[in-house]
Amino acid sequence: MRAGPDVPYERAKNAEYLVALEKKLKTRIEIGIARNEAWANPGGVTLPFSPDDLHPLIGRVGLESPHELLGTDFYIGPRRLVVGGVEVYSCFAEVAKLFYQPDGGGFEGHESVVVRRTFEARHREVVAADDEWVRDVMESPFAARKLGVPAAPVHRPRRRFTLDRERDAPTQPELLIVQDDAKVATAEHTHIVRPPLGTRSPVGMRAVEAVRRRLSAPRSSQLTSVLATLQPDQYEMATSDPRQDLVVQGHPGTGKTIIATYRAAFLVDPDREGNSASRVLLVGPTKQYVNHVQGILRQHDPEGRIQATHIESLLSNFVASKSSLEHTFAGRYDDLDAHTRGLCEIAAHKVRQLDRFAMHKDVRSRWLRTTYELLRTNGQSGRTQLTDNPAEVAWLKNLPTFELASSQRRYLPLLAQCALALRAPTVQEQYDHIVVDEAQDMSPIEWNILDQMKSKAGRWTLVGDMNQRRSDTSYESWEAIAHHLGIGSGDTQFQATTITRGYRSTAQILELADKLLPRAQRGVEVVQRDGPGVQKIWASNPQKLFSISVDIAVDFKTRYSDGMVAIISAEPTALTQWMARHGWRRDRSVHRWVLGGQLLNVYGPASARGLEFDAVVVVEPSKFKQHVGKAGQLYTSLTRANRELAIVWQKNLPQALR
Ligand SMILES: Nc1ncnc2c1ncn2[C@@H]1O[C@H](COP(=O)(O)OP(=O)(O)OP(=O)(O)O)[C@@H](O)[C@H]1O
Repeated sequence: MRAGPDVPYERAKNAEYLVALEKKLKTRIEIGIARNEAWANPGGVTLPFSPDDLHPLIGRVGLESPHELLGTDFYIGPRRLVVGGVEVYSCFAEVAKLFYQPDGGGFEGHESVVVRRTFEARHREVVAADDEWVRDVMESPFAARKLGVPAAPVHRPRRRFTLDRERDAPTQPELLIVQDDAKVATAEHTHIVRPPLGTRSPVGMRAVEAVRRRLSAPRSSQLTSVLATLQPDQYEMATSDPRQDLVVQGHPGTGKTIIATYRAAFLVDPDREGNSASRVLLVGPTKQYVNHVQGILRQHDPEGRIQATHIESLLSNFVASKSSLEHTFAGRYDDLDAHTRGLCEIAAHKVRQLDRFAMHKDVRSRWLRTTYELLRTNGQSGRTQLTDNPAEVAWLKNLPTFELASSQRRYLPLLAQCALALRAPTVQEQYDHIVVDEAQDMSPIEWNILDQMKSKAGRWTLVGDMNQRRSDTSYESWEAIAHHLGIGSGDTQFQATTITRGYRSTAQILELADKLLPRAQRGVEVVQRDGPGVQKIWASNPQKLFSISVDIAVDFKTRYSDGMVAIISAEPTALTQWMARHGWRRDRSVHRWVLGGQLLNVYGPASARGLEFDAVVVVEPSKFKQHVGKAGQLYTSLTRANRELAIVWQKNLPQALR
């Protein structure tokens, strides 16, 4: 049911909930949570609390018969509250499984659920509701609420209910309250449209129509909440046992970032069962990614327990480098090799012996330089050399001077490793859980650094796609990463969870991108089957390559005027220089270009990682770098599009895309 007679009631209930939630959160935040701004601050952002970020109610569950604690119905929201005698449970509490998982996810009593109502919200206001009926009943369990009748007699509970009864007991379990707006007649509640039973969801999905509506809505620069339409498998992963590591492999647009961000939100949720984590680090690939996920984090972390950062910022922070680094991620495997940590430790030990003063900010950079120089000169060789392993000696010999190394992205992990060897994070500075998105791109030395930032009992959540690897210096398989980090080294065997449902891109886009993959790895279950075909346009000469690309992007922008359009090129600088010559101007960032009220985004393949747009133009695909014969960069770029994709080529169209 959409925008049905119950919507005014639900809207009022939501407004009431938001007022109470703001009050509750303000009190919590005033109590305050200690923030650690010391050495191990990863250069990330914790977000200030704003009432505008409060998440509205998510949904509602109706039961066949009244339950001792749950009554005949209850709401799901971002936080637990009792509003006007009505229970709102946290979306991360055990009981929320009755909403998110058809089989109740092991929560006893799911067989008494008759209806799940999913809210659609706009600007914190409930604008529509979809009811999914599990079973036909004579009267909607939601009807009684508005009529103000006393609850039906309480049955002996048939279900186990695991909340802390004293703390969580509803304040007025017996009386159902008449709301101000409850003027809607009884008849309206009994006329809820019920879709024919047995024709509801594709296998394993819930609220399918609401998902499709969300996916066809315009994209924005930040991910928006999908809590109301979160799918059973996504919910299960995000809320899986925090004492276990989680590794998720999925093709582009299969919801990995959604799982990563909601996992972080779940870990710090004060209403979930067990102790909530007090410090969670969420590491993504780029600055744009951090901005991309902030919309969701802001709604779930008013206390600022999640630090969101990207790997370059995290490493730069250890090195105390503010300058922008030359060259992109590159380098020999040795620069990023995990064994380097040992050499850094020996060099740092020697430096500490030379200078026994307690380390403070002023000497930090001097020590870093000395440690690096000691490394570069192999302990100044002679008797004091750090290693006599010929391969390592040769590698150390080729390292550039400290000045040169400090200006290149390639040596940033090595310098950060030196800094950590000088001063490791203290227990207070470490994290209870580290969530890494685009984990396929982390190099061994970066894993070492992250590992040092995790507390001893801390756990990992890693999400990524091995097919989107963009460098040979990262590990080739999840097994290799797990081996490095010691995941699954105890009693439990390591196993990555694979997800296969594609949300972001249409079938037309995914079918084309799929051709870049080895046969065995092809095949995604697609939610959006109704997209337009992919355009492939040949530019007859090099001068026309950029003009055609920009013209198509402008046409896309006219059609997706509320959304976002991007051009992705392996040579973004050449493209933006062309645009500048043709009147386009930069707008606030290197990626945003404007002309006559039109706004286009321009990205290289590396900076587009993790982002999404309504429509994308990919320019000259043959120029996207390959590694070990795989087209990871091109594959990632083609799959940034939500609805439409155009490929413009002049020199050569890769065989797989023909
Ligand atoms: N349950 C859902 N309901 C509605 N939209 C969803 C759902 N799950 C994912 N999406 C949407 O699908 C899109 C892709 O999700 P996400 O960015 O998490 O994918 P990803 O696997 O991280 O992609 P990539 O690897 O390409 O970066 C996003 O717009 C996200 O909001």
